[in-house]
Formats: sequence, C-alpha cells, structure tokens
Amino acid sequence: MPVSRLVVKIGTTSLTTADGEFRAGIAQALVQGIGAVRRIGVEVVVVVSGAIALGVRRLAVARPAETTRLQAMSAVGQIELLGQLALLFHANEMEVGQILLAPQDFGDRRQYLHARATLQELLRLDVVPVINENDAVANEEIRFGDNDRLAALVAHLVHADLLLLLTDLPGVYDADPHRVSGARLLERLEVDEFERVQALGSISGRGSGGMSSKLAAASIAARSGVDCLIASAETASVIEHAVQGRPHPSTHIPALGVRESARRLWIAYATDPEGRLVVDDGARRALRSGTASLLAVGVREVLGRFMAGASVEIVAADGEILARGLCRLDSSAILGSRAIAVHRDDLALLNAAEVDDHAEPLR
Ligand SMILES: Nc1ncnc2c1ncn2[C@@H]1O[C@H](COP(=O)(O)OP(=O)(O)O)[C@@H](O)[C@H]1O
Ligand SMILES: N[C@@H](CCC(=O)OP(=O)(O)O)C(=O)O
Repeated sequence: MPVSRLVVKIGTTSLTTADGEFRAGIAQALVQGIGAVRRIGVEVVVVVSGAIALGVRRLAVARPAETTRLQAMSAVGQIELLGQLALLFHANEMEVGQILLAPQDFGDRRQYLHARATLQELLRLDVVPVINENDAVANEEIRFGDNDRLAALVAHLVHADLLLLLTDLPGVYDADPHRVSGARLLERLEVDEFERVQALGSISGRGSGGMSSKLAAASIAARSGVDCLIASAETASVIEHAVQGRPHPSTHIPALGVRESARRLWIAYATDPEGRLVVDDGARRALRSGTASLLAVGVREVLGRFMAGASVEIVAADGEILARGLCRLDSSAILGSRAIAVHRDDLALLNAAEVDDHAEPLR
C-alpha cells in the first residue's frame, strides 16, 4: 500500500552521542530524507527523543536516577533538541511546530481530540509536527517511560499508514546483539510471534525503551491498523526507502486488520499496572467474550494496594494474563462488593488476536 502519512520516531541513541552531544550529521541526513518524501506528497509527523541526554550534558551532571531531576534535565535539553532540529528543518525549507504530549492525553477523550485537531491543523499548514513526551509534567506513575509507545499512539491519532522506528540497530533480533553474539535479525515478525524474541531494555544508558518498548509500540501500531518498520537511523536513505517499500535491513511488523480505540491501546500498553485482580473461570469466559465488564464478584484475589482509577492487570487463577483495565474501586473495596470492578469501556484484552467489539473499521 502506498504511504501517504508517515510517523517517524528517532531515538536518543540516534540523535545523541554517548557523551550526550547532538549528532548533527545523522539529524541532517534524516531531515533531508523527510524533505525528500514530503516532495513526493507524503505527510510526515516526527517523534524525537534525546532531551534528557542533551540536558544532562548541558548541565554537566551525571545522569540522575530520580524522576524529578530527570524531568528537569528534559526541560533543559528539550530546548537544545528542538533548537538544533529547527535549524536543520529551516535550512531544508521546512517549518516545524513542537507538540509535547503526556500519556494521559490518550486516555482523556477531550485532550485526545484537542491534540488531534492541532496536529491536523499543522499538517494542513504544511508544517512538520515534532513531538516529544511532555516529560516535565508527566505523572510519575503513568509515564510512558519511552517515546516508542508515544509514537505508536500518535500514528493512531493521525491515521498514519506507516510507523517507522529508527534506532541504533538495523531491526529486531532474536536476542539483543549487544549482549548475545550470533543474534539473528528478523526481517518480518507478526505480533503473535513476539515470544520468539528475547527483547530487553536498553543498556546504552541513554535511550530508555530498548527493544521491548519497540515491540509494545509495534503492537499498538498493528492494533491501530498501521504497519511498523524498525530500522537503523544510519541506513542510507532510510526514510525514502521506508515509504517506497522497505529499507534493507529492517524488521517489518505488519498491521492487523483492525483499528482499536486509542484509549484501549493506551490502557493495554502505556499504563503501569499498580495491582492484579485474580479472577474466576466465569469471569475469564465473560472477559474473553469481549463484551462484558468485570464484576467484583468474579474477583477471587486482589494483589497490591491501589486507589480507584488505577491500572490493574487481570489474570486467571492459572496465571494467564487476560487483560488490563482501570479499576473503579479501591483495592480494599473489591472483595465482597457486587459493583463493577472494571467497566468494559476501561478494559483492554491483551491477546492481539482478540475480537474487539469496539474496533472501528479501517478508513
Ligand atoms: N531483541 C533485540 N533486538 C535488537 N535490539 C535489542 C533487542 N533487545 C534489546 N535490544 C536493545 O535495544 C536497544 C535500542 O533501544 P534504545 O537504546 O532504547 O534505543 P532508542 O534510543 O533508539 O529508542 C539496542 O541498542 C539493543 O541493545
Ligand atoms: N522524552 C525523553 C524520551 C526518552 C526516551 O524514550 O528515549 P528513547 O528510548 O530513546 O526513545 C527524552 O526526550 O529524553
């Protein structure tokens, strides 16, 4: 299928050196690639990472572990990141507009519609939207923690045809090549084959997601009806090749023929569960039907302490993970209650092959 709208995500490891310097050469090549595909009519939305790494370098401190300090680093580095990128875009005769999104924006319908309207307006004005996570104000508990998922949710938001995740390796391997010698690149991977991959977090100390967050992003994309390619930012003409077919080497994760709601994908892949509900067989069957809410009477055990509104994992007694959802009750109020624990609107089944009655048809 020809690509008319592309979301390209460029990771920290591509845009910064190990010392936290901005990699102007790579950035310049990618901006030129974006210019080239725009000239053949492809609309492009860019998601970038690297604010924290640049901020750490600017303030000449060690990379902090503490969230508030990381957020402060991001506030400093974001200015440099967008400043450097804006210079490159302007030099290549493109206008850019910055959007900082928080994860909650995908859980709140009004915020979601606001973000979508602004993005659409930027595209109408022929401006390239450049997005990063709004680290400085993101809620610690439910941060994305990485921009891969953010990019995938943005791909859903703008009805992209393709999500291109650019990183430091040519794609997904069966194991992390930085840790396992002889790891093999997987050229094509279906969402239900992810167990073939030993995907681990980043060890670069700069990027935060690693390959596991890229696979989560690919799942979101697939369930949004969007194809996903994972490739190296250093592959020559990678953006041009991605819209014309595919770059070699790369990993292609094909779209599923559904478009689930963004809110559901946010619940499934971008919230951090604060507890677990172990449910009985009747509740498991009801959940599997895809149309039922989880009633508190079907919950056998509650693990963890959380307040109403928290994200929870829903598991069967044999340990099978069934779903994620936002629980309407405090953890202490579930057992013995006859109320709805997780409403079907706040529930996301975790099996990609599920039938989703809320799925919107593809456009
Ligand atoms: N199965 C895998 N295949 C490829 N890379 C993997 C795998 N598992 C873990 N990784 C790690 O993911 C890293 C890329 O993620 P990350 O450092 O977060 O980059 P980015 O900044 O581009 O998001 C790779 O450098 C690699 O060490
Ligand atoms: N918002 C953060 C993103 C960190 C992050 O997700 O990094 P990466 O794994 O490289 O996409 C930043 O700009 O530093």
